[in-house]
Amino acid sequence: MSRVVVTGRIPKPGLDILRRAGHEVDVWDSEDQQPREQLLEQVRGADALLTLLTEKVDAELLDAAGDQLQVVANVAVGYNNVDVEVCRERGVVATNTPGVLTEATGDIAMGLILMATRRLGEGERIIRSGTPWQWGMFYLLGSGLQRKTLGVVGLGGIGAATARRARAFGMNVIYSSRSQAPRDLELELGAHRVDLDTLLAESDVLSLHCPYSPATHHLLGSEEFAAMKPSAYVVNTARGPVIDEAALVEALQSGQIAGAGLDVFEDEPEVHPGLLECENAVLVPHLGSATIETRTAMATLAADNAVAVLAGEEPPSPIR
Ligand SMILES: NC(=O)C1=CN([C@@H]2O[C@H](COP(=O)(O)OP(=O)(O)OC[C@H]3O[C@@H](n4cnc5c(N)ncnc54)[C@H](O)[C@@H]3O)[C@@H](O)[C@H]2O)C=CC1
Ligand SMILES: O=C(O)C(=O)COP(=O)(O)O
Repeated sequence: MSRVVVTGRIPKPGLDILRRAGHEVDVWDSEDQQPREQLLEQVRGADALLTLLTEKVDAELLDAAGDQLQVVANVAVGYNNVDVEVCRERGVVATNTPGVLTEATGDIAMGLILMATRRLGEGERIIRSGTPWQWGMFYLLGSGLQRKTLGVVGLGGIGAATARRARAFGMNVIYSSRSQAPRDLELELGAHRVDLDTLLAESDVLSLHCPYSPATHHLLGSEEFAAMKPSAYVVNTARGPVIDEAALVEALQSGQIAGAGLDVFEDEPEVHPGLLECENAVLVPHLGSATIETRTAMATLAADNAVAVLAGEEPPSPIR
């Protein structure tokens, strides 16, 4: 029997997998993040950790767990919270949950595109505030999507899922990415790869789907916003710090770009106060993977990863 520590509340089917495999499961059973000091206590003696993306998995946490630790199973596809190098040095296998949240996050990206371009958040706020309104020929006009260009940064799983949705709304797709997408995918989407400068200049909607890393820190800042069309929108369902949030506020306030839709924030859960003032920003609280089905699939995949490593087997989704 191994000791598995789960650092936050996860759907029960994930816990069932761990228990059925005969492991002792210790869950911090709360939606609130556990204080760090307490977490360092909780992980002591763990053979496996199931970690949420709000947990920093670093040398300190691995030290607190001890030498018997075999696996860190992150319950998220993004693993910028995990120091993968430190795990590797210590022979701890690190895993994530790719694939299972692709469609749910693509839905949220498309939702943000529609909300931002059609001013749905503004409309909602007007009705809820009791402000008088009536239908008008020029009232709350937005921007249509047909024949417009979606620029995808990072045409991986979620980028492709978003592009498929955008195609169904009549958009053309271009992308920039670290690597060339498979030819089949390019053909399916009618998409071709361009450099970031071209993507900035040509996109009517720019949607971020790259991982967060030193290479993508502040990928979009004042220079990039200045290079975009004033009629363009930016959508971020990747990670907050891919955008320089202060520069985004300036670009939204000065009319350098038309609007933004954000699911993630630079200093989450803090939101730049300037953004709250921007009527042309749609702000939602990191809901990309927030469906019952997806969160359950993330929990079960993370549990499968942990159970496999503890059994001496290859896990379904190691971080390579
Ligand atoms: N808002 C939310 O709730 C969610 C956010 N995410 C975020 O979305 C990201 C993408 O997820 P997936 O599509 O599943 O990953 P993926 O690995 O399938 O795709 C990532 C793509 O980004 C490209 N890329 C890597 N480095 C790049 C760089 N420096 N510049 C441009 N492109 C680069 C890769 O070539 C790949 O095509 C995750 O890393 C995570 O941070 C993921 C799930 C939910
Ligand atoms: O898997 C990821 O990268 C996520 O962002 C997970 O999304 P969540 O915070 O669980 O909605």
